[in-house]
Amino acid sequence: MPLLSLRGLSKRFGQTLALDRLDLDVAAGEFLTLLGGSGSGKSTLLRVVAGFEAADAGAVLLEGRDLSGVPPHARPLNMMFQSYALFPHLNVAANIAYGLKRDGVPRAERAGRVEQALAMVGLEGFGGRLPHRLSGGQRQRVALARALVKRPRLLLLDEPLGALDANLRERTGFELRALQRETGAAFIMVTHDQQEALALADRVAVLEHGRVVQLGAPRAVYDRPATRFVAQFLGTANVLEGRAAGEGFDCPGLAATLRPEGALPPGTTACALRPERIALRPGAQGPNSAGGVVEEVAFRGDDSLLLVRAEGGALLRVGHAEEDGPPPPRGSAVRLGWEAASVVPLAG
Ligand SMILES: Nc1ncnc2c1ncn2[C@@H]1O[C@H](COP(=O)(O)OP(=O)(O)OP(=O)(O)O)[C@@H](O)[C@H]1O
Repeated sequence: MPLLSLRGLSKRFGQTLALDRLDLDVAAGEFLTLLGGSGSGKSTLLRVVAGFEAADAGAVLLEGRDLSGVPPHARPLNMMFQSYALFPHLNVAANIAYGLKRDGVPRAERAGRVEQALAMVGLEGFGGRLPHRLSGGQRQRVALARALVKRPRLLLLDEPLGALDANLRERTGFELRALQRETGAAFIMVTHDQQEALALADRVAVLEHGRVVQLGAPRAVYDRPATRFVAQFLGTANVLEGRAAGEGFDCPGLAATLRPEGALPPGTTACALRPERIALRPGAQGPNSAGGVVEEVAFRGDDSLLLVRAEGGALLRVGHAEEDGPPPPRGSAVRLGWEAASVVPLAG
């Protein structure tokens, strides 16, 4: 049985349908990231699971038990907010102990668990500090300790790394992952950062208009996006419009034929092709090759992004790795090629 099952969840705010008959299962001990554009329903999903919002329809089941009517503090889960929401007048230890105290955990046990939680997030000795005397990263850890001290089976994290700078963000992300493994709790984390979503998760759920449009292991979702939206949202793939023709896919914008590895689903109207899967191949002919002119070259550190105007008029993003030598200059005519396995038919 999954730890958490969401069944047909709907939530409306006036004219806005924030969740639209959403289904999702989360396994015990799993790290799931929720990714989606602004307003796709990510925060609402967490708030409904935590009990801060009631769904209009559908069910939230934790180990098969329906949580409707169970108040937030009585749910065996915890939520960590982006703002951290530490009590400014309470020191770190008191902030962490707050929930335990409310639950009637005896003082002596509280102290031990607070120490343990502080050690877990690497803040031994910080119990007596007030929140305003901590750095942003330290405050973030206190919030995490406070969320973990009740040993929830499920932790909901809404943009927990949002306030950190890039370096600290990466390090804290890895620490979060390690903590999740250590505690064995399932984590559901909302993030705007697609790299972070891919890097940390066992599975990624992509939300669009209040529904899960794709769910899977990070590599699977990245390599085989199901829809136009997922293809462009995760890693900005080229989405090529056209139509199925025999074994191939005619793409007027490229003036070329794409040929995927397997059979092309009938009625396919678009295929995705990742920039880093397209290579300069002088002399390439036939299906899975195209010609064009380089319009822009943008250096990105570990590679360059080329914008190539294909013969059919489409603008193609092409990744050019540093180890392949200097990129062709603006204005050069190029031939491009790619493997059949890199052509991904899209369902919508
Ligand atoms: N309390 C509310 N009252 C009215 N509308 C709301 C409320 N909460 C959310 N919404 C609307 O519901 C939709 C989903 O909001 P939600 O906050 O879940 O999206 P999100 O994916 O978390 O977005 P973001 O990434 O911008 O935080 C949005 O259109 C939002 O404006």
